[in-house]
Amino acid sequence: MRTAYTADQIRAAEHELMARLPEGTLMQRAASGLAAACAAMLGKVYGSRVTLLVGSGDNGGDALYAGALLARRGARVEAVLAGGRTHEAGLEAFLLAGGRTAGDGAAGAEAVERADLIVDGLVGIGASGPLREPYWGLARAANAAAAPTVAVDVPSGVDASSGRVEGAAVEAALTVTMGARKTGLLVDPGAALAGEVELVDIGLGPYLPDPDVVGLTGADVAALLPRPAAESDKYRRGVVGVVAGSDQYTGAAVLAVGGALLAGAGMVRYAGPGEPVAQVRAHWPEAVVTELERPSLDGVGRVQAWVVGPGLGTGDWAREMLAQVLASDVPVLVDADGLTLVARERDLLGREAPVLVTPHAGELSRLTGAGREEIEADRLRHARDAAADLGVTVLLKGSTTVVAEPDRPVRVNGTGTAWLATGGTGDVLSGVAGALLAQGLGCYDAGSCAAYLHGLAGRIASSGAPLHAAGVAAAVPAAIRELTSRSS
Ligand SMILES: NC(=O)C1=CN([C@@H]2O[C@H](COP(=O)(O)OP(=O)(O)OC[C@H]3O[C@@H](n4cnc5c(N)ncnc54)[C@H](OP(=O)(O)O)[C@@H]3O)[C@@H](O)[C@H]2O)[C@@H](O)CC1
Ligand SMILES: Nc1ncnc2c1ncn2[C@@H]1O[C@H](COP(=O)(O)OP(=O)(O)O)[C@@H](O)[C@H]1O
Ligand SMILES: [K+]
Repeated sequence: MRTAYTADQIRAAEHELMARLPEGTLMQRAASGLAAACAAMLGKVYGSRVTLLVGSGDNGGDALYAGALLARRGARVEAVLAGGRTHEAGLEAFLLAGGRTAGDGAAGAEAVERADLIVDGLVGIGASGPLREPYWGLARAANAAAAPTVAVDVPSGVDASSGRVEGAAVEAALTVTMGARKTGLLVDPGAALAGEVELVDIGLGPYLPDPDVVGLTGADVAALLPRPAAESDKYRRGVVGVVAGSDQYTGAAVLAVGGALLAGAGMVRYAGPGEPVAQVRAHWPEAVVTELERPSLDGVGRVQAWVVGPGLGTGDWAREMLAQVLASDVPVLVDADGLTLVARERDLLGREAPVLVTPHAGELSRLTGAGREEIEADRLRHARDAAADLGVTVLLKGSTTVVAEPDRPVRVNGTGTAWLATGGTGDVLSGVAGALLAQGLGCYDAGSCAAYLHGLAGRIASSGAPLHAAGVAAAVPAAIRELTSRSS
């Protein structure tokens, strides 16, 4: 399990640890980890040009001490002092080791341009608000330079506690983060700007509280995934019911059923009108299909979980099907058109059995009234608030998928690829998560494991080229195989 923390949590832990150690110990640990990471990235340290962007706080102090270590190994290190003040002891050590300073104007920009490696020590967990000048300009100069940037603790301009970016931010090839991962390194847009993340152990572990967010690893998902046992049969493995698709949108039904079948459901029951029924039968002979003359679940058979909503439409038929599904006593996943209906009629969610909703930012906006862009900029907060308000588990889709449930750390997933941003992949996700619910996982585990598997399947289906939604469903078994073979 990857854990991450807010700036306040880190600061509190640092205080406790610092009180037990001689002054400066933590920064020395941080700087030596940072210098080692820079050296590894440079390959040959001697004679290389390193430019430090140094802000007024301890983030700049880390950069200066690391710069001193690199200078002692023969690097030509220049520091652009961007703050109104500079970490005094760090600067002294840096100058003593042979480092030089460059002004923050044109000379600083030139130092950035000629560097082999740039170290971003402008701001870390002490930042507030958008970067101010001259930091803003230096961040942009670093992004325009040919050399890669190593960010100290977090890329400057990324909010350490949320991943939010207001204005300019450093685009790092590597972020060397001190003591523990910061939440903003796991959540987009921050995650996308952090590059690789390397954690330097400064001894903070025993002082850290429960994490703010967590990310499942492949081994975690492999351990959570249900597997058939010798005594299994199709009913005991879990039956998923899918209520999706309409005469107008038949593909959603095919994709959701496919996701459910290929994620290991014992059986999939599909119920819908004539057109999607014909399509589901043609694509998935293994599904048990009921053609409906009227919106009713009578005679469809028992299931252990329902998936409702993709391509369902928002008219009377759809509303009646949704109401009947939600009136059942098993877990229900509500997606797409189902969410539009719930946004109109919140009372539909009032039920005892668990509910997992899987909106993208636009659908969450309909549910909560918050703006779509505002949600995308701060997805953690909006997913958390929605989970608390609605009393359900919220899986918010997008470049980072986040799963929020009241009173638990948010789970974040970054296994996906931007190639997944194509029509129908969300329908596949709903089927995958439905299969995991039917196999007995709770909404929190089902949602986060489904997001992981779906992202990995997307990568397998894509391998750097366009994918289509049916290909993502087809790659789900390969994703499961990859996980389980890695962990056995
Ligand atoms: N403590 C320790 O032992 C350890 C600490 N560690 C390291 O310390 C880092 C935290 O250091 P920190 O607390 O000094 O804050 P930090 O992020 O450097 O800068 C804050 C200053 O920046 C400024 N500023 C703020 N916002 C701004 C903006 N938008 N645009 C422009 N300027 C802005 C503002 O200064 P002002 O402008 O008011 O002069 C503010 O005071 C942490 O991330 C880690 O790297 C590790 O080495 C582990 C051991
Ligand atoms: N930029 C991106 N990077 C990674 N995954 C993405 C990105 N954009 C979308 N996705 C994923 O693709 C899927 C899209 O789902 P959704 O928006 O419901 O599409 P549809 O309704 O067409 O099925 C989600 O799983 C989402 O997390
Ligand atoms: K930084």
